[in-house]
Amino acid sequence: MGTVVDAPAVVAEEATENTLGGKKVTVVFVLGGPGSGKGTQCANIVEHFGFTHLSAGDLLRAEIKSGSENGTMIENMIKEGKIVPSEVTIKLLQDAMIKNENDKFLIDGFPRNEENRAAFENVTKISPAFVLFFECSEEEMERRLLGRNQGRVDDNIETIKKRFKTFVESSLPVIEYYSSKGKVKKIDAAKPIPEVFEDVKTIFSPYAPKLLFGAPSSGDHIHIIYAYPSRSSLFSKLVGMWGRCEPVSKHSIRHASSEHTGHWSCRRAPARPPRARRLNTRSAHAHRRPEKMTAVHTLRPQELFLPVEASSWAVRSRIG
Ligand SMILES: Nc1ncnc2c1ncn2[C@@H]1O[C@H](COP(=O)(O)OP(=O)(O)O)[C@@H](O)[C@H]1O
Ligand SMILES: O=c1ccn([C@@H]2O[C@H](COP(=O)(O)OP(=O)(O)O)[C@@H](O)[C@H]2O)c(=O)[nH]1
Repeated sequence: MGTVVDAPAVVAEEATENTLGGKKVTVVFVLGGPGSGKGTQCANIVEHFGFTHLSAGDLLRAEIKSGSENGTMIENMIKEGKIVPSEVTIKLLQDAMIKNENDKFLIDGFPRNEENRAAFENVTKISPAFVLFFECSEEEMERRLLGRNQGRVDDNIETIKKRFKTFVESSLPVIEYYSSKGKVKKIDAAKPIPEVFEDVKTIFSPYAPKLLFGAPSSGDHIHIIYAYPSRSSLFSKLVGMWGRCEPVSKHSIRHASSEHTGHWSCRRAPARPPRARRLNTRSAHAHRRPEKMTAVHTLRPQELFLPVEASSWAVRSRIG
């Protein structure tokens, strides 16, 4: 008698390339019923963790406005609370990710059914780092949607009921799928907005910017050393804190694993000229460029590795 040899387990192939247009990307799917607070919390995540927010619904509404040939079809689907064909939504999401120089994306309100999910993974070869799932009762979601006041064609009681049905029948199975893979992070979304964000923050803490050193130097200069998952998002953060800020030099940018480490010297740019005077991009840019670079703060080794969160650092250094 021959020995019984276990057949190798057939493991479902998972999309793991996670590259798009030559860059490695991190994708988080943000799911939950209509009105559960996905968009609201995504705005907070963008602000604190440097992700780019891509709302599938917003992309579809922009497509309607653009007068695209799919516009009427999309509008009718939205009015009926139905799910737009995958190829349309995936194309919009894929284009938006390629166009954007960030490498971390929150995909909000997608995938909405199993077909959306499988098609996205097949076409893009991207699988999400995890799925953030906002759990909320229909009663509370209905109250929120009826009070949203954004003039949306689908925020009326008749369409809301249809959207709830679609969510239960088609979208919950997607959450179950990712749950079986241990990828779902569930949030109690019925709590007030700041409390929900506290829970979200805990989940996103691995993506928090680690500003290793930040010191205001003479004048309106600042010198920073940072370890941040993405340079572009750190720069957006500085722009956010300073109003306008231009990098005037950059040194020793080192790419270490998934992080970029290095230091930049930035200074506040002068105010923009009034709109009418900005005749072309070139002259506007010339106007904004600081006249000359002054000496930047010199870092001593003991000044390094002072762990400060970018947000608290803004308060500490009284810049912003
Ligand atoms: N935790 C919350 N408590 C109360 N109202 C909320 C909460 N989160 C969001 N809202 C409000 O509910 C409405 C729907 O939120 P939104 O973020 O647009 O939901 P979604 O993107 O899931 O459809 C908005 O008017 C928003 O201000
Ligand atoms: O991937 C998507 C995302 C949205 N929609 C359509 O757009 C509507 C609004 O979606 P959105 O996420 O903007 O709003 P929410 O349902 O969270 O309020 C949905 O009901 C669908 O009709 C879709 O078909 N596919």
